[in-house]
Amino acid sequence: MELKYKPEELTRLPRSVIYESGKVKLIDQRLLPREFKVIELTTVDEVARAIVTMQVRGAPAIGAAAAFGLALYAETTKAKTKDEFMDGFYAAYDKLKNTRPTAVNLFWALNRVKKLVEEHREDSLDEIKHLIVEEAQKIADEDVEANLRMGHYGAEVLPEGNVLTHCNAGSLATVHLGTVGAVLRVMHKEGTLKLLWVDETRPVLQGARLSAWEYHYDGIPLKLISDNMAGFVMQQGKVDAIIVGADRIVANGDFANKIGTYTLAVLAKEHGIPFFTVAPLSTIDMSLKSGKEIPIEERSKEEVLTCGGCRIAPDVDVYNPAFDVTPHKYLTGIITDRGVVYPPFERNLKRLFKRE
Ligand SMILES: CSC[C@@H](O)[C@@H](O)C(=O)COP(=O)(O)O
Repeated sequence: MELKYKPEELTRLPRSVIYESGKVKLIDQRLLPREFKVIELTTVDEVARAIVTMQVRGAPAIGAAAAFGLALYAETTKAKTKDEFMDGFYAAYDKLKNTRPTAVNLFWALNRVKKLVEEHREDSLDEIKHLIVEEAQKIADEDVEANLRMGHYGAEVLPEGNVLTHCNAGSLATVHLGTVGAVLRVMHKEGTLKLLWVDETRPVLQGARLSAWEYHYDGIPLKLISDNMAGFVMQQGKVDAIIVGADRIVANGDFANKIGTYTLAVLAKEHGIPFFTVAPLSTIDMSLKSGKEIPIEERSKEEVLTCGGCRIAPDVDVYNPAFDVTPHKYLTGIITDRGVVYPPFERNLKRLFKRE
């Protein structure tokens, strides 16, 4: 695949998560669109809290932030012996792992660093620390490369016209560019994206607050709609394709993504609209057979009882699943950094992982 564009030709945004000499720096996604602020985290606790409170969110961004959390531990720990260091390392690993359960990139990134550390147990403490920082940086850099590839693959298969997206799988949700964000940006560059429909994505409004902000910032023509308008817009023939991100894709192609994705997928089928998910291999969990096995995070009732900081409902009971699972039968294809996977997903995903 020829990569026509470089990241800096596709977005004006900086990286969302970076690591610099003992500090994890990230764009605080809770403040957008009111304020663009880069915060600096200096402890593992702060990184874990930032993931839980969604100052950093989006599957690949969470993975990179967690890996950088381990780098932060490695560079700031006062442990003198290797045993002490390893105890602290496992404590940091556990703390970061117990933040959010659904996006598999978190576990993928943490386990990648942990495996490397365990393979190098006999090395000197300084060497192990260096390896951790280097690996975390590699995870972040590879995410940007994967997004760039997905952007080019996706733009080749999406029809020209109007595209609808849900939640934020843009640059903010990754290290840079986005998964869906990269596809949209390449399409925009090529002139094949006429209009982007952005679902506001209640309850946390990642569509309204983050997608609308970042795509508008990059000059992509868009219209914001509330979630309950999507079906009508499809019925009116104003949507040519739907692309969403993923938090975990399993072996049969079922996938978890932001709550509301399943509704869109069913509506897309009814209206004959192609429906794609876009995700790097780090989002694919081949250890789970079907979507029924994906742990779904439930978040606080406050997210539903309030909107933009204002209370909008009486203090009643609430059910707040942060994600839903879309069965693979609704998917047209999965755009990955190794190419586009079509049905039968079970066979073709297996083949994707066998390919070197
Ligand atoms: C490239 S991000 C893909 C997904 O992580 C995204 O669509 C999503 O569901 C994010 O959920 P969030 O709860 O905002 O972390």
